[in-house]
Order: sequence, then structure tokens, then C-alpha cells
Amino acid sequence: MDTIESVFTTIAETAPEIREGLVGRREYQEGENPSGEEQLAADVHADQLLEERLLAIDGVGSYASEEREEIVGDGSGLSVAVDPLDGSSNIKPNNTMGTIVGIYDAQLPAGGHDLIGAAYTLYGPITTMMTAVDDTATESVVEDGERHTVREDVSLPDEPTVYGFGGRVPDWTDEFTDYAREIESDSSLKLRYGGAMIGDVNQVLTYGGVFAYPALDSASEGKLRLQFEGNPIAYIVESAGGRSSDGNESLLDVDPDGLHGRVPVHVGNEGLIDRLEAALDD
Ligand SMILES: O=P(O)(O)OC[C@H]1O[C@](O)(COP(=O)(O)O)[C@@H](O)[C@@H]1O
Ligand SMILES: [Mg+2]
Ligand SMILES: [Mg+2]
Repeated sequence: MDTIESVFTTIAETAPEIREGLVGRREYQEGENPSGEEQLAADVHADQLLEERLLAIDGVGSYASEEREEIVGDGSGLSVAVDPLDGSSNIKPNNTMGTIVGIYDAQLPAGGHDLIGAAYTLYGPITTMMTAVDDTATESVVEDGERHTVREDVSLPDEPTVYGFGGRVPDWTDEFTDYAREIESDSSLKLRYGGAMIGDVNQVLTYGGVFAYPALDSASEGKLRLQFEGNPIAYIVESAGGRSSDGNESLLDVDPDGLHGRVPVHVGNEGLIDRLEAALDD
């Protein structure tokens, strides 16, 4: 099995333990992650499991995660960049969460064009997984840590129907606000925002539409991290025939600003992202 497939298999095999490990780990603990955010015991538990399992894979030489300052490993072979638990603020209200992995054929921090594979697992009513390699996305149901393919060559529906925008409305820039008003008044689109990027992106990949966590007046780089969230999600959405943008260009073209650098994230149907870039260009 090649290293990319081994990473996907390891993420699927670890999913039940991460999911079961949520119980009893819903409290914030001492300390912050490198982005200055509080850490849940569940974040740290998932991070520890994934570091151990992924670094044990032949061909994986570096492990980095949003939960730890430094890269771990001997730097040989491929690098994996992980968001062990995306949407962890959703744990208390028992809403969706997920795990994201980007597989880079380069030392980190790296640009999106160094990605050779990406995946996420979604802990929803059931556990599903989206994997992307060689410009093709595949959706699986994960049962007892085993992947069962349910959608091959995933592609965004031509007629989009959902949108979800993060950040507080009063904090949106004027240009993004104009775009949001245009989207809200489009009768073919309805609001679907769950507070976990992975759940919101999976809706876009299922129904077609747009997800954004945009630049804010208070945070010009937005909230999401290029290495662990922006790049892998862009790789997956673009593999499904969609587009990604930091507001100006594909996220995969953005030069990394350190390991934990943030970036405005917009992903979805090509037409909706084209309209976003036009709106931000005004
Ligand atoms: O709470 P906010 O500001 O709406 O932010 C929601 C966003 O923050 C995140 O939860 C950040 O991810 P983490 O939970 O991995 O830190 C995204 O999943 C989500 O899109
Ligand atoms: Mg996240
Ligand atoms: Mg996280």
C-alpha cells in the first residue's frame, strides 16, 4: 500500500477511538494552542493518537498539528499536517466535528501545490470520510475503522443550494458584506452554518454552494490556518471540480506565512467563488 493510502487508512482506523474519546474530554484544559486558542482535552487526545499512529507509517517523516508549536519527526519522507479535531467548540452542544489531514511532499510549512493528498473525517450521526488524491475525491462511510466507498469521483452539484459564512456579521468587511447580501438574496440558496468548517464544507460537497470564513475587520487573515485547514480543504474541493480562494487567488497558490499562519478561506462552486473575488475586487 502506498504511503498516501496508509495515511488515509490510519485516519479511518483512528476515527472510532477519537470519537469514543470525546466522552469525558469536553472540558477546556490549561494552556493554549499555538494560535492562542484554548485547548479541549479532546483536542490533545486526538493529537496524541494521530502523532503516534501517523509517524509510525513508513514514508511519513514529519508530523505537524495546529495543537503543537513545533514539527515532530526526522524530516525524511512525506510531511503530514493535521487538525486533530476541527470544530472542537461544537463538542459541548454535541454538534459535528472532524479530523483534517494534508499530506505534503515537502518540508513544512509548505504551499498547497506540495500537497499529494488530503482527507477529512466527519463525526456526524455516522462517521464519514472524504479523501482526495490525483485530482479525484472519494467519499466513504467509516464503520469500525474501515472505509466503505459510497461516492466515487465526487463532484460538486452544478446547481448550488447552500451557503455558510463564519465570523460575526458586524465584523465582516464591507466588500464581503456586499457579497453575503447578494448570496442571501439568491432564492436558490439557503443558509447552512454549523460552526465546524468540516461539517459546513461537507454540506457544500453534498449540495453545492459556498463556505467562507472570510477576512474580518478585526482579523485581516481570518481565523483558519493555511497548513492544517485551508490547503487540505482547497485540495479536496478543487479535486471535486470546485474552487478555493483567499479572496484573490486559489488557496493552493498562497505562500505559507509560518507553520500556523492564518488565511481567509472561501470554497465552493466555481461561479460562486468567481463572484466572491469580483465582489472583493470592488
Ligand atoms: O466559532 P467561530 O468563530 O464561528 O469559528 C468557527 C470555525 O472555527 C473552527 O472551529 C476552527 O477550527 P478548530 O475547532 O479546529 O480550532 C472551524 O471549524 C469553524 O469553521
Ligand atoms: Mg479547525
Ligand atoms: Mg482543531
